[in-house]
Amino acid sequence: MDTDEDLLREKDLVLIGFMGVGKTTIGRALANKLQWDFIDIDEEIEKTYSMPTSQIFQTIGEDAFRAKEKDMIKNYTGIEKLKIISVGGGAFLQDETKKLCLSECIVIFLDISWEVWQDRISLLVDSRPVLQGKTIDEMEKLFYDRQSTYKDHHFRVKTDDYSIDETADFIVDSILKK
Ligand SMILES: Nc1ncnc2c1ncn2[C@@H]1O[C@H](COP(=O)(O)OP(=O)(O)OP(=O)(O)O)[C@@H](O)[C@H]1O
Ligand SMILES: O=C(O)C1=C[C@@H](O)[C@@H](O)[C@H](O)C1
Ligand SMILES: [Mg+2]
Repeated sequence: MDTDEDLLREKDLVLIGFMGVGKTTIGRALANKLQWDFIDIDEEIEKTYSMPTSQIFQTIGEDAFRAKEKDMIKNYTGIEKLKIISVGGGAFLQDETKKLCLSECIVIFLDISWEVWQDRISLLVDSRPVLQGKTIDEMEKLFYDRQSTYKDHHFRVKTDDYSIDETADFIVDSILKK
């Protein structure tokens, strides 16, 4: 098990990337390996409103969700204990959030190809409001349009050929210890 002393990088880690790339699942695995705290911003917002994201979008709307997302990220990056923060797939659409994370944290872009992502659609569509009602072509357009949102980061990790555990191990060994 890695102790904090073994790790050369001592800032919160922020995971970014398209919805379904694995920010939540890989983030949780990473936090377990490091024995760091794990915060999933979508889950924190869901707890605040006591409803799933799709319902939040329906009842208070996307703008209010985005405002809460921005505040939540600002609050969590201010806390001292080292942690992994998984942000929502749209969090970096907000410039203020992007700048804050890039200056205060280590930002890791989890990068998945469209080809591999397509196989996960059935896992995602019910719980991701921005996918609901979209055709496959519209999802593909959103996927490629969103790539520019993730272009500012400290490290990019390609996930296509790796399991959740392998990706988490790679981040510990190749990024945190370098
Ligand atoms: N190799 C893999 N790496 C990561 N996730 C994988 C992998 N293979 C399958 N999955 C599955 O893909 C899904 C990834 O979803 P997850 O909720 O972690 O994505 P996310 O990036 O947090 O999405 P969102 O931005 O919507 O919160 C999970 O159901 C996970 O089990
Ligand atoms: O990419 C997006 O816009 C989103 C991704 C999810 O993580 C959630 O934050 C929400 O479903 C919106
Ligand atoms: Mg997530």
